[in-house]
Amino acid sequence: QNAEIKKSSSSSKTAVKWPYSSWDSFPSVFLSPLTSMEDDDGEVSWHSNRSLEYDFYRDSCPEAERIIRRVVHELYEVNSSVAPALLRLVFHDCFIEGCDASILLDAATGIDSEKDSPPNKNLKGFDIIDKIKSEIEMVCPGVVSCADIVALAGREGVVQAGGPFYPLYTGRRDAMHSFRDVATSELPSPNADLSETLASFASRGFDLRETVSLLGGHSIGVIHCKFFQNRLYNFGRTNKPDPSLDTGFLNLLRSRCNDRMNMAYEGPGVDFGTLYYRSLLQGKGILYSDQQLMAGIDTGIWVRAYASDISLFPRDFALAMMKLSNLRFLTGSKGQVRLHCSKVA
Ligand code: HEM
Ligand SMILES: [Ca+2]
Repeated sequence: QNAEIKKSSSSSKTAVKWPYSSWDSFPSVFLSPLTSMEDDDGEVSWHSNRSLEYDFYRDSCPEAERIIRRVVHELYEVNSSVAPALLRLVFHDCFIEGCDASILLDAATGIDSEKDSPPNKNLKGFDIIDKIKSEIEMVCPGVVSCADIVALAGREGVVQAGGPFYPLYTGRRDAMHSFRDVATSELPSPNADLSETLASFASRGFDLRETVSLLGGHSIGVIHCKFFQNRLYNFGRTNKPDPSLDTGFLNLLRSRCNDRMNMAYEGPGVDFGTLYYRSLLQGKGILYSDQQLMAGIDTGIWVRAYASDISLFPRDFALAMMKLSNLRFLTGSKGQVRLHCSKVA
């Protein structure tokens, strides 16, 4: 049994409203104990069979979660781009060998850094994690893992940007390795078609609905032109633009990119999510892989649902983010707690 949240069973029985603003208001129905994966081969057991806990640092570092919330809040007030940066970090960490801060390690002897993998080239937010870590180290040295900081800071970023709060257990430990080649081959591509994207998420245990909701992460942040340049003039060697692009939007993207400006997603706000799905309905998805959600009947149904029902997306997104943040993790005596997030201790 993987560490996942039973979504359909719990959500159908309770009429819940989202967003919750904190742990206190979160219904206990979602807090069934997490059971982490058993070692099935008894060999490469980088995950342990111990699970995460509610408020793991309650005795060892009771200030930890408050510090994370404060730092993210303070930085967000100065520059709202911290929110998308932190959210994307969670995705890129947890998707590759679990939520183990493998994404944070710098290249070193014996470390093939994931930062050097092409899909991670534009990743941001490492400085934010370092800042949080150093503030926490001043209060309780050597206690709080970088993996927990990534997951919790990502959550705070979502909340700051107007997205839903979701509760997270803690106690993840940090990997001693980084997985550059795995990241290169297994992070999804912006040029992937729908079946490839669905297969990629299915390989991590996400069903179609969860995949559509996770892509709502693209409600915030910036996207560089190079990731959709091929859609503008010569799509699939046709010498024509991507036919799934709305014409007016195509012209907008062309002019922005000619002026060497990048495309911003909708930006933060009360409508976290809704506008992203509405733009897909209008053929205004920026990435090919985003727009592909409209290429399937089933995925299109969820896009429509999220575009029209403003309370459905926050709920589904919160549950999918909980699942992403618990995808796999190291606990117990596996891994370590790093002193600096970019180096093995
Ligand atoms: C098919 C899956 C996905 C693909 C192909 C993909 C690809 C990309 C690409 C190419 C960018 C632009 C990076 C840049 O220009 O610097 C981006 C940005 C971003 N992605 Fe994704 N992504 C995927 C799924 C997700 C998921 C599941 C999340 C989170 C739940 C996410 C969160 C973000 C965020 C927040 C940004 C903006 C980052 C920033 O502005 O700092 N992405 N993604
Ligand atoms: Ca990882």
